[in-house]
Amino acid sequence: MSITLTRHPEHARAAEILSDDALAFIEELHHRFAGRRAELVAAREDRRQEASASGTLDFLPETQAVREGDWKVAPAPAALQDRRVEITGPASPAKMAINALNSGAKVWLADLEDASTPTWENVVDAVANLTDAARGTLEFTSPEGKEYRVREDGKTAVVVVRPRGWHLPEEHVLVDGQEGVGALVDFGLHFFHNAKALTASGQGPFYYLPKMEHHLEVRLWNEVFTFAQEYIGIPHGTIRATMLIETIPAAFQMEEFLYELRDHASGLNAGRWDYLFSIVKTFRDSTAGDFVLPDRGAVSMTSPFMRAYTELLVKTCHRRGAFAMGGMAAVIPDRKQPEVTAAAFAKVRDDKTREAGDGFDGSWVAHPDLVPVCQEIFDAVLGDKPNQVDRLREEVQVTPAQLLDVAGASGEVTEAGLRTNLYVAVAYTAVWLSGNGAVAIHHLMEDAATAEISRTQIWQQVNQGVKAADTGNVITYDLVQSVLAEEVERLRGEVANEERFERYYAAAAALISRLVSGRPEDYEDFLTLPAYRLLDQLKTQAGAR
Ligand SMILES: CC(=O)SCCNC(=O)CCNC(=O)[C@H](O)C(C)(C)COP(=O)(O)OP(=O)(O)OC[C@H]1O[C@@H](n2cnc3c(N)ncnc32)[C@H](O)[C@@H]1OP(=O)(O)O
Ligand SMILES: O=CC(=O)O
Ligand SMILES: [Mg+2]
Repeated sequence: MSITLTRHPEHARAAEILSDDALAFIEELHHRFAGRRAELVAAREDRRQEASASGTLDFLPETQAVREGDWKVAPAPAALQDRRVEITGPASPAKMAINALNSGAKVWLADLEDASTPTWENVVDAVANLTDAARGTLEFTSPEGKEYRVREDGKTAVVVVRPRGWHLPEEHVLVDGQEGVGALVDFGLHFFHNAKALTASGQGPFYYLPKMEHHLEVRLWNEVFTFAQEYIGIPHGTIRATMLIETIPAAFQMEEFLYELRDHASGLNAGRWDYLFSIVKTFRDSTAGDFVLPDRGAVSMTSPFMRAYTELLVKTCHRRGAFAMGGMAAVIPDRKQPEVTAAAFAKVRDDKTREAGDGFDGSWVAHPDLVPVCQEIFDAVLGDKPNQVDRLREEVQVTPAQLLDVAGASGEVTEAGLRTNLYVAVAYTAVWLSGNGAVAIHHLMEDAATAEISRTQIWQQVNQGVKAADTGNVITYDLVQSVLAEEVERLRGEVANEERFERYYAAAAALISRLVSGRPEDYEDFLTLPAYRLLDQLKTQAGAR
C-alpha cells in the first residue's frame, strides 16, 4: 500500500475506523480523484479575479442546453420524502449525535464541515459515532453519569453526512507521499464502514455536499459516487446527495449542479452564511461596482439579492423534481434565559414562515429546542403532503443583476460592526482551535461560515477604505489593530484562564490580525486553511505542559 498515516489518532476506535481495508479504499479514491480535485480548486482563483475585475457574473453560455433541456433528478427515496425539519450539528461528541438523532427532526445533517474542527481525533470520532448510529448501537454516558441512548420509537432522524469541502486537506494521510484530501477521507471512511448497512435499511447512504463553485466540481463528486458504489457493491444511484448553493458562482449554475449529479441528487440547500462569505470574498477587491456588504448583522434574507437567490433556488429545484431546503437562522435559544429563547423563537418563526411560504420543502435548525418551532410552520403549509415539490414557482424570474445587487441591501458599515466582527472572528477561531467547530456567541450560533464573513468583511473594509457610518472614521489597518487589541483584552477577561487564553486566543488573535490586513498577499481563501496547520502544533504544546 502506498497510503501511510503521519500520526495515529488518539482514539480507542482508531484501528477499526482506519483499518487496512478502509485505507485501501481511501487510497483508491485518492489515486482516481485527488489530481482533478487539485486542478478544480486551483481554477477557482482565476475565475474569481475575472468576476471581481468585471464586477459581474452570468449564466454560462456553454451549458444553455442543460438549462433549457427536459430532464429531472432521480426520484427521492422513501427516507428522504419528508425533510420538513433538519437539525444540523457535529457528529462528535457522541452526546450531540444522540441528541440530534432524538431531536424529533426528520433529518440530521451530521456535520464534519462548518460545525466541526477537523482534528484527526474528531474525524475518527465522528465516523465511529456515525458507524454506531447506522448499526443502532450508539450510546454515551457523560462524566456526570447522564446516560444517552438513541430513541427506539422509529422516529430517529435520518442521517445525512456533510464531509469537508474540496479545499481542505487531511494532513494525517499521505498517498504516494502526497497529502490526503479531507473530503475523500471523510466520505471514504463513512461510506466504507456504512454503505452496505445503510443501503440494507433504506436509510442511506446520504450526503450534503458543501462549498462548490463550479459544476465540474459536482461532476467529480458524481464520479466519486459512481466508483464508490461499484467498489462496495451497491446499486448505482443508491447514494443521494443534497448540494449546498453557498457560493456566488454556484447561484449561476443551479441547473448544472442538479444535472451533473442527477442520478444521485436529492436537492439543493440555500446555505446563506457561506453564500454571503462567498459574495464578499469574490468581490472583495472589486473596483467595478459597489460590493461592500453592510454590517453582517444588518443583512437579512429579505434583502433583494438574498431573495433573488432563494427564489431562484426553489424554482430550479422544483422544476427538476428536487427538494429545496432552507437555511440556518443563526439565533439560538438559551434554556436559562426565557427572554432570549422567546426572541430566538420569534426570529426563527419569521424565517421559517418566509421559507415555507416561498415553497421550500423544509429547513434547518441549529438547536433541538427549535425543532418544534420549524415543524409547526411547515406542518401548517404542507398539510397532508410530505413536501411541496409540486409548487413550480413558474412566475419567478431572476436576473444576474438581481443576484448581484449587494448595493441594494439596506444597512451601513459601522465601527460597532467592525468591533463585533473582530470579537467574533477571534473568539470563534480560538474555540475552533481548541477542537470545537460551533459555539454560541452572544446568543448567535457561530461556525466556520459565519466567522468567514466576519474576517472577510474586515479585509474588504480596509482594502476599500470604507468610512464607518457611526464614527465617520475611515477603516484603516491601524484602526483595526487598535480595536482588535481592545477586543482581545476583553476576551482575556472573559476567558479568565491565562493558560487557555495564551494557547488558543493569542494564536487566534495573531492569525486574525494578519488575515484582515486588506493586503492581497494576506488574504487566505479559507480561514480554516491556516488554522488547520496550527491544530497539531497546539496539541503538542498542550501535551508538553
Ligand atoms: C452555516 C451553517 O453551516 S449552519 C450548520 C452548521 N452549524 C451547526 O450545525 C451548529 C449547530 N449547533 C450547535 O452546535 C449548538 O447548538 C451550539 C454550539 C450553537 C450551542 O450549543 P450549546 O451551547 O451546547 O447549547 P445548549 O447548552 O442550549 O444545549 C442544550 C442541549 O442541547 C444539545 N444541543 C444543542 N445544539 C445541538 C445540536 N445542534 N445537535 C444536537 N444537540 C444539540 C446540547 O448538547 C445540550 O445537550 P445536553 O442537555 O444533553 O447537555
Ligand atoms: O452551510 C450553510 C451555510 O449557511 O453556510
Ligand atoms: Mg456552509
